[in-house]
Amino acid sequence: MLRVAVPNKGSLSESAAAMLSEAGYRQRRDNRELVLVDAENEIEFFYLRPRDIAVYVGSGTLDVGITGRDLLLDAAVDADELLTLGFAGSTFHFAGPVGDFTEISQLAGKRLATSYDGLLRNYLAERGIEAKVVRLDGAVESSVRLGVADAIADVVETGSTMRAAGMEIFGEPILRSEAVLIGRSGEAPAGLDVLLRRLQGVLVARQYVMMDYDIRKDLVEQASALTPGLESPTVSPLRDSEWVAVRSMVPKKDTNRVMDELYGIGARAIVVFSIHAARI
Ligand SMILES: Nc1ncnc2c1ncn2[C@@H]1O[C@H](COP(=O)(O)OP(=O)(O)OP(=O)(O)O)[C@@H](O)[C@H]1O
Ligand SMILES: O=P(O)(O)OC[C@H]1O[C@H](OP(=O)(O)OP(=O)(O)O)[C@H](O)[C@@H]1O
Ligand SMILES: [Mg+2]
Repeated sequence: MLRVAVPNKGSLSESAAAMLSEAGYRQRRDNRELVLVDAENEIEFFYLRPRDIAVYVGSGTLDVGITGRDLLLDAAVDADELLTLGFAGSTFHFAGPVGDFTEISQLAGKRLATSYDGLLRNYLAERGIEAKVVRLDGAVESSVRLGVADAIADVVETGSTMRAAGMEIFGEPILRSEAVLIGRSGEAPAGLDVLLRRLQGVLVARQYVMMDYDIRKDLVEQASALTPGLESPTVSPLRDSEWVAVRSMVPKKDTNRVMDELYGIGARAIVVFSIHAARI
């Protein structure tokens, strides 16, 4: 049975469980459940702290897990990203009190608070910056005001927590993170291929729509350039032999632009459907 680690709390947990449900797996109903066996799909889910998931997967105790890229790198374990999952996007940034810092060279000799000390130490070492790292569990934005640090390195999504604390980001982003499926490189436990295909199917269903339209035969090449699909659009004959029907997958974010452009070159009866599930 494939053994999968799933975040039990925090920003990753709800979206991770939703994605697994959408992929056809049973998920726990009660937040206190620690383990759930989905016998029909030969898979077992272990609900763990997101920070610990890299440790379990890195040690080989569990086969794969869902966590954040930042947490994986912070743990510095023997595990790799197998698939990016498209949620819990965030950026890891340096920040300081408004007006105090403009570039990272100014951090030399300073006290830096963070929850990601492994990640931060590596970043500083690679750039030859010597600073004191203060490891905190959370609410890192308050550390400067409370006097335990001069600057921080923390997760920023909308930036509102940072602003509320009177801090501003400076320097290049340290890391762009999102939720990832992790596993041990070179190992392919039984059932992993199915899990990967199912999760990829969810990503496709979320990121694409199905578009149908009718177009004059002589314009098919021009229209296909706008809707190339994943492999190639389906072109079907219509009763009126001058016209054809075209069906193609289109990135969801481009839907309205593509419809406008198709209409502009003469396509009609343009209809868009959502995709419920897919295997690519
Ligand atoms: N506001 C946020 N927006 C998006 N992703 C976030 C946010 N906060 C944390 N993350 C991401 O979630 C993961 C951290 O998981 P963790 O469980 O520590 O989240 P958390 O929401 O901070 O939980 P906790 O309530 O325990 O602090 C990291 O990958 C991080 O990049
Ligand atoms: O840019 P924003 O949209 O404001 O989000 C970023 C904040 O969200 C997370 O905090 P969380 O609520 O998890 O609290 P924590 O600091 O105690 O982990 C993160 O650590 C930042 O503080
Ligand atoms: Mg947090």
